[in-house]
Amino acid sequence: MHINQAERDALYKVIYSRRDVRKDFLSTPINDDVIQRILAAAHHAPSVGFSQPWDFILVSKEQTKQAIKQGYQAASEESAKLFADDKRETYQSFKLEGILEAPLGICVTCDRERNGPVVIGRTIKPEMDLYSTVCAIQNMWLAARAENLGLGWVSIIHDEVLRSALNIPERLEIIGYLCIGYVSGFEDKPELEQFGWLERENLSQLVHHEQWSDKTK
Ligand SMILES: Cc1cc2c(cc1C)N(C[C@H](O)[C@H](O)[C@H](O)COP(=O)(O)O)c1[nH]c(=O)[nH]c(=O)c1N2
Repeated sequence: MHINQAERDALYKVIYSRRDVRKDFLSTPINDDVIQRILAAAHHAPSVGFSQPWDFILVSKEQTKQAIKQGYQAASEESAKLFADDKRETYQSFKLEGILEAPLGICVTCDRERNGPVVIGRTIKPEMDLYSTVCAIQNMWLAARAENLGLGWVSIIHDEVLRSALNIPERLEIIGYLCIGYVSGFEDKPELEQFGWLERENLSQLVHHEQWSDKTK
């Protein structure tokens, strides 16, 4: 199947306008068919040996979200202590989750034993199943953007909090908790870039030809 120019433009538009979204969520419900489309996009991600190690836990109950939010708050306070004094206040001013505001949460897990124990492509690097699950999340992130849904990844939560709130068995690895919903708008740039936390690296510094070379010199 040939991809024409308009389709190519649309793909790049989605890639460049995708944002990590934690604010400006609207309470507008997400129709089931839209949720199914973004989940199907995730499910069509590449996976090592076609192992498809992912599961998706959909969270919409207020009580469950509250438990997760409490876990976030505790973890965020713990994280704040790790920053140097001058950066701590800035860190604390950031809004790093949209757990309660987003109508839908999705926890993505990885079953490290699915289609195992010997999976093509995972024999030498066992972590490939984790990377496969991240590919699924990226597909969902892009599909969500194409549906004009904001998606934010919240990783400032201890696994035990999600395990207990969502009844996740010990054998599953927790890969990410995502907040999803329609939003009033998308920022042009990452917020951390806008706020001067970090700049986008210069791509040419990261591209090496034939061999890795230390470009920081
Ligand atoms: C694995 C992983 C985990 C997290 C993130 C991303 C990824 C890939 N990001 C979002 C991150 O800050 C964001 O992607 C970058 O700042 C770039 O911004 P855009 O995604 O381009 O808007 C993120 N953001 C946040 O506010 N709280 C969080 O806990 C996390 N965790």
